[in-house]
Amino acid sequence: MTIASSRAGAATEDTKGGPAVALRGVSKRYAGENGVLALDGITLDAAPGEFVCLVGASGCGKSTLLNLASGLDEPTGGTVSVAGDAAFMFQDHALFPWLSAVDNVAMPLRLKGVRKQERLAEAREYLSAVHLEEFADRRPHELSGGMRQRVALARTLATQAPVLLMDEPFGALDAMTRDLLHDELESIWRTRGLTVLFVTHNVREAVRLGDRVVLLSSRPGRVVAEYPVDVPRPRRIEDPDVAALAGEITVALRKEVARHGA
Ligand SMILES: Nc1ncnc2c1ncn2[C@@H]1O[C@H](COP(=O)(O)OP(=O)(O)OP(=O)(O)O)[C@@H](O)[C@H]1O
Repeated sequence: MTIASSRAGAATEDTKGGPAVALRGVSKRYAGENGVLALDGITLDAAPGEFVCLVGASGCGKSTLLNLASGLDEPTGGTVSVAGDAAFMFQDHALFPWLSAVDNVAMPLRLKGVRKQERLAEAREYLSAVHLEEFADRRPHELSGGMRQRVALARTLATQAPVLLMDEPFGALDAMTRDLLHDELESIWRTRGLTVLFVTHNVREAVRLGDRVVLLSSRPGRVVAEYPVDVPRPRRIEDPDVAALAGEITVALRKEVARHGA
């Protein structure tokens, strides 16, 4: 996947003064004889600067929802609006293996036509935001899994998109590394005033990071419940308040899984 195609396309429009992301009655039925109804009437807003986490059983349409928000795919019903550009970050870092960390991060700037000296200087700044300035010249295979995800995060930031769409970005990392990346993402989100839609299977991670956790049902995906997270920041994943709310959401998630046999 190229960076260009990972950024918002047709779905992007200016929604000044309104939500950063607005899904109104959004449905998605995939084509084909037995076309799956992946999403059914999803209405969901993310305010500018809000961190919204999406949880749900496997196959409930979380990735479909992010694809629609990014403009990579189109809904079959309802409307999707995003104020400004949206940038995608996946569990698979999708870095170019033949490019150094700094060249990977500079790629979105290169695609925008930013001159070499300028884009490399900027890319180094994004790398330092994720504490990787000393690894700028390494190629992806010379970095740990956590470092590669940091490079991917820096590259996502380099798109300068105000909206980040994150599809289980830390799902493959060990708990310790994930903890560090939670701290870094939270600090970047806060200092840059980003709006984040963050998909995860990990309910604790959702409560650790989110201002709000949205629970989706499976097949078709619908919004079952929304949980504002009132636990003050900074939070730790092992905080009792995080665990308590995560427990409550997990009970509701289990009910959904049982209901749909997913
Ligand atoms: N391109 C496609 N063509 C047909 N069906 C699809 C396509 N993409 C997804 N689906 C179906 O749509 C439903 C939702 O898929 P999606 O990947 O959005 O769910 P998810 O919640 O992200 O899943 P997971 O948690 O397992 O990653 C699934 O039943 C899936 O099989």
